[in-house]
Amino acid sequence: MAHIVVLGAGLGGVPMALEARRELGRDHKITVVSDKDTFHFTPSNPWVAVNWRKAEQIKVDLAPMFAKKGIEFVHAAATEVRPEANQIALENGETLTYDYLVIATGPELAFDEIEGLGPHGGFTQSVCHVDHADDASGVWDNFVENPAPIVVGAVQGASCFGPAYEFAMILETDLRKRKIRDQVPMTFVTSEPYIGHLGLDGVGDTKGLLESELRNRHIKWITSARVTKVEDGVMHVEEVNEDGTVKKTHELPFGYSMMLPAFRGIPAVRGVEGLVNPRGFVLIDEHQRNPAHANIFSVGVCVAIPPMDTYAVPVGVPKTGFMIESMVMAAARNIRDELDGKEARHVATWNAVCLADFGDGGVAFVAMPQIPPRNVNWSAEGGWVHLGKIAFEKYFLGKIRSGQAEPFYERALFEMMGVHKLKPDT
Ligand SMILES: Cc1cc2nc3c(=O)[nH]c(=O)nc-3n(C[C@H](O)[C@H](O)[C@H](O)COP(=O)(O)OP(=O)(O)OC[C@H]3O[C@@H](n4cnc5c(N)ncnc54)[C@H](O)[C@@H]3O)c2cc1C
Repeated sequence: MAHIVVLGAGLGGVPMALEARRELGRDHKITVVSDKDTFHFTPSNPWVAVNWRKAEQIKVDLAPMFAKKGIEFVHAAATEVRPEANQIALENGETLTYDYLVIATGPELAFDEIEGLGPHGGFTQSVCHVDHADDASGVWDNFVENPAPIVVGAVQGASCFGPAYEFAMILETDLRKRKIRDQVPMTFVTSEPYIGHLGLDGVGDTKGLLESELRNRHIKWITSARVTKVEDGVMHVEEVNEDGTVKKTHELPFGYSMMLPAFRGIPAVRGVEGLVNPRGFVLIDEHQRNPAHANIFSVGVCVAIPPMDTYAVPVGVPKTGFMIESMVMAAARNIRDELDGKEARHVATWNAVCLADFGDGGVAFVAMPQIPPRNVNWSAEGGWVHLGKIAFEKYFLGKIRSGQAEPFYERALFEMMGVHKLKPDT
């Protein structure tokens, strides 16, 4: 009996454990290790930050759900991954030994790379974690009593731009509903070379759609922006030319700010020889497997993907939910094949399929493959996107609560769309 350990219980780790259980049956032991005892649906964090959701509504208790599926759950942070010994050291002093390890820890948020950035000791809010969003909701309650300028966006090296746009539009919608929008100048600050780039060199006409959305909502923007420091109520920004010289400096006053940070790998894997790149992202081959340690797989935001291009201000590539689902499917099937004595052959299709909610509308896009030129390069907007995102939230949380791996109709749809490029079993 092999022991498969999944490290992390987010959008990658939980489906990974459930999918592995389905692929492997009850013949093998599966353990999930997470520093949190709940799953939370990250895409809903912006709604929590404006009190459209309570944090508890988007959380799922992991231990009882995993118990029903015969999956062991260890609630402890990993402090060190030791590939040579096939072991993980835990914060509680224990050590876990694995035959296969799937790293699904998401990112560490690199707020400390910019002075004054972030919610702990800094001056900006965060929606990256449900606990941050929960804290931000109290700050928002105070802010709407004392309206002032808002600065929202994503800093240099960030890779997750969709949520920055979503949050800007959601704040704007909330202010309009409260009839205080006229008292709040808003600026969108982003490291992207142009609005709608999204780390993907745009998808369909995201440039046009998002520029028009920002213009319609009277949100000014600064692109190719490098945040140099944040002080209490002032953001210092350099607008950078293509050749790297500074075009203009800005001192932006704010009463409320949320800036997406750059990501890096978590400390438990950073610096482990052969396992990670210099920023601590896990190196993988086309089968989601680490080239140096063949029994380690990785899925989700913690995997290393090179940036699309070199820009004067660094811009990363996003790793979105559909892409993560496809990584999970490939990893689960490859582990099963290896346990059956076959070669790993399943490959994730790195497509971006996204619903970006704007509170009362939104933009949807499909990029297949993620890196251009593409076979499908489509974007559209409308009120249906907001409703679609609410429906998806309910569907996904229901799936996790009942411990369901990907149901047959979702799998059939994804295979039809080419989201899972799964080779037939031989
Ligand atoms: C605000 C926001 C909104 C987003 N919205 C969308 C969207 O609408 N659509 C979309 O497709 N994508 C979206 N994304 C992108 C992506 O889908 C999410 O970031 C997703 O949560 C990534 O899943 P993950 O499993 O890789 O990481 P996470 O969800 O971050 O999960 C990582 C897990 O590892 C655990 N962990 C971390 N360190 C340790 C440790 N040392 N020991 C044990 N456990 C550990 C964490 O507690 C967590 O359980 C969004 C991202 C953000 C930040």
